[in-house]
Amino acid sequence: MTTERQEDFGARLRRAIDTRGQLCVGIDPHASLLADWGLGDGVGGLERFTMTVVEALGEQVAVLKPQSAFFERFGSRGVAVLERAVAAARQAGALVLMDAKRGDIGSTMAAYAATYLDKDSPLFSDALTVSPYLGFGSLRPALDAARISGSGVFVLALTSNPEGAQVQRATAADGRTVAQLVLDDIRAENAGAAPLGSVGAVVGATLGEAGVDLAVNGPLLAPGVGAQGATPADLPGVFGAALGDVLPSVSRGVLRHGPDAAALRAAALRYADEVRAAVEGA
Ligand SMILES: O=C(O)c1cc(=O)[nH]c(=O)n1[C@@H]1O[C@H](COP(=O)(O)O)[C@@H](O)[C@H]1O
Repeated sequence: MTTERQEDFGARLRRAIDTRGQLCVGIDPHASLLADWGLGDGVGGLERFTMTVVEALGEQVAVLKPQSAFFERFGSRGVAVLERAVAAARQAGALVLMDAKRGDIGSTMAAYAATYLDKDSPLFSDALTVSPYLGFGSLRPALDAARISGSGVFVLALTSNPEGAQVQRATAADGRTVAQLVLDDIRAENAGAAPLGSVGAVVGATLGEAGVDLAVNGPLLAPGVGAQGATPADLPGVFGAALGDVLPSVSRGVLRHGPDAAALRAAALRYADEVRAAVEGA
């Protein structure tokens, strides 16, 4: 085991985007996708599905984002598949963003941080999605752990689902929206970081127009492309000047092309090309 601290997540992500393109593919083994792939709805099917995606895309895309719930649903054996997927994806050179959307009071948050952001944990990932809706300060243990291990944290700001606006567009006591408060806290965490901070924001590609200041000096994860209806061509309208820091994320839009590895790679390549065209044309 090496004791050397890895380079900061923001720097590693910037390099991955420069060499592999601006795309994250989500690994969401829905029961319906397992069936479509001709696999059983059990741990064997889960493992086959997951490893097919990792082997097809681990050397191609910048980031792979496993959604933890689809693994937890199978109990400890599903989590064991998740552990193997994280290791295999990192081995292939992809950055792993664990999508678990953790958020709890600070002392419990420390346990989540130890699970995903401590380099000696079996589920250690390059970054983790977290929810700030117990207060941004409750995330401190995760922010500190990420800083120590050189990993990243993506904080939900404006989510892709229509229900999110009820909370995230609400106006706080000082007149800012709740989402803007979160984004401002993220900016403060990333102050002085170069080439890119390691604290990201999650901002849905489905929003049409963000209506907030997205200059947080960190990556902007943009889920909602594909199955939720957004396209790469929508990205300039949502992200404007922050477009270069956006990491569009597609799960079902790519996964539905499996189980053929070449078809999965071609689908991811098409999305990456469309994203590049949208960014360069903006
Ligand atoms: O944090 C996320 O990844 C996320 C945030 C958000 O605002 N919306 C959103 O859809 N996601 C996740 O992104 C993935 C979207 O999947 P597809 O709709 O199949 O591309 C799912 O795993 C969601 O849980």
